[in-house]
Amino acid sequence: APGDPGEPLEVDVCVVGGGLSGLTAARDLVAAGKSVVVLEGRDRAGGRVYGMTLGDGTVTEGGAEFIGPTQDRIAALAQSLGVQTFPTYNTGKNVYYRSNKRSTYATDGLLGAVPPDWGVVDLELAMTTLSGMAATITPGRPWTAAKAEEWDSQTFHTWSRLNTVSAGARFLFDAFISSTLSVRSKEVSLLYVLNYIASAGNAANAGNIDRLINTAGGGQELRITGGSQEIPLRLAAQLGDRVKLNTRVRRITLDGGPRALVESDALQVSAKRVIVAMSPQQTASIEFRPGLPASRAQLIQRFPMGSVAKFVAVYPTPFWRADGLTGQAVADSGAIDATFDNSPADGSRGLLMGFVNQTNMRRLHGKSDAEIATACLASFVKLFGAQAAAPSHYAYHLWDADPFSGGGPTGIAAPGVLTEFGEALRAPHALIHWAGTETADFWTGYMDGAVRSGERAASEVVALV
Ligand SMILES: Cc1cc2nc3c(=O)[nH]c(=O)nc-3n(C[C@H](O)[C@H](O)[C@H](O)COP(=O)(O)OP(=O)(O)OC[C@H]3O[C@@H](n4cnc5c(N)ncnc54)[C@H](O)[C@@H]3O)c2cc1C
Repeated sequence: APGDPGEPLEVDVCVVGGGLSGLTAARDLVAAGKSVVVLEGRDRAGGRVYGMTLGDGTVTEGGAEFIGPTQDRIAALAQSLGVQTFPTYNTGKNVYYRSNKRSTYATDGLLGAVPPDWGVVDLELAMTTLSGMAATITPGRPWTAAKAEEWDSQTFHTWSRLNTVSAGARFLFDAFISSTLSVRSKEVSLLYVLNYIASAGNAANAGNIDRLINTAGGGQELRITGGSQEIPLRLAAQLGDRVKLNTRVRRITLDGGPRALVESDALQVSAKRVIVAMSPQQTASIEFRPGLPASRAQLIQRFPMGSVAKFVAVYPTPFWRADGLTGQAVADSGAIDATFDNSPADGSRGLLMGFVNQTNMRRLHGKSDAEIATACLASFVKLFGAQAAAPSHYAYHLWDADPFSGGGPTGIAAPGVLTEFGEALRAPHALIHWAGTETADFWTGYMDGAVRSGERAASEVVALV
């Protein structure tokens, strides 16, 4: 039968990866009348968009969660699927924990979401410089900037130390990188960060730092009713049996003829074009025959994922709200680096979410469930008080340990990578095209970027098949 070993399933386009980018590409191609199959290695669609189930049956985001202004493509997709949004809980003060001192601050002042640490003037001046540099970047093509070589020859850490003097500003710059990319600032190229800032917008609105980091007016402004996983799950349901789960792709063979052969654990597909829709790093899990062009083969050795986990605890009520707190915090110590209020829209239960970033994620890996819970709840207690000690349930997801993601939230580039290998991010290779949020022009690293990349990849192949 078609699909059996020896007799491949024949389609116009084979999409590899059933995350938002792959599902979006498939939707557009089906709409254009093409025959499509989506091969997904996991037992669920959605990839880095994942609904974790807590012990009481509550489903909450274990991966991507927030959307915000200028993220028009994810917003349009959500709307087309009948998925609603609601504002992230943002009433009251944020908690700031640094050098063993806990303080709270309002986010509606001049500094917005930036904590009023010593050194904020220093920070604001450097941020202005940074914004000016980011304004010279073409989103998604940072290697074309006039100063690309200079900026891609240093880490963000190097630049931030040269352009600030205070410990407070330096900590806040590191917290900016930690909370957006989940890496240390010494791991990432300045040029990469400038592109990330430039990409936090759309064709009509240039990207900026505030939109990246803010809750009100920024990328964390809205949540998805019922959880973000509703978007990929509904999209996959619309695509029906075109989406094959538990179908990890092992090899893609090009023989110089008009079709590619895609071999997976479950079936083989013969397609006129293939869209590989995942992070560059994840594409290295596939064998390409013959081998990829040198620049692409090198790129995928040089585009690692950040390290990240999310820990969520559930309480009878969102008790921090009664204390006048938003549930948002930034900390310089403890297992959890930052927090958000993850309660459902009606506030019927209190869910507190903690980001376990980079170094902390790696420290937790290999620990027992009890050790992980103890470490994360100790952070919650430090930030929000004793009531946080005894949730009725908790859940977490260690993305680094997830073989289909290898970390998160996105792929990053150290110095030298974007200027030497950046062109290979999107350049099609024979019958193979690349999607995934890392290839997006706007909102790279985000769900919106994933959708944009799927739309772009579909538009590349639609005329060719
Ligand atoms: C903890 C965390 C928090 C985040 N928070 C936010 C947020 O608040 N807002 C936001 O917009 N974004 C957020 N993101 C980022 C967002 O999740 C991603 O940008 C987006 O989901 C990426 O979609 P994608 O399709 O590009 O890749 P993925 O979702 O990674 O999809 C790739 C798919 O390919 C599959 N796959 C991999 N290898 C194979 C193989 N060999 N064969 C077959 N299938 C394979 C994977 O299982 C996966 O389903 C977060 C991510 C994480 C991890």
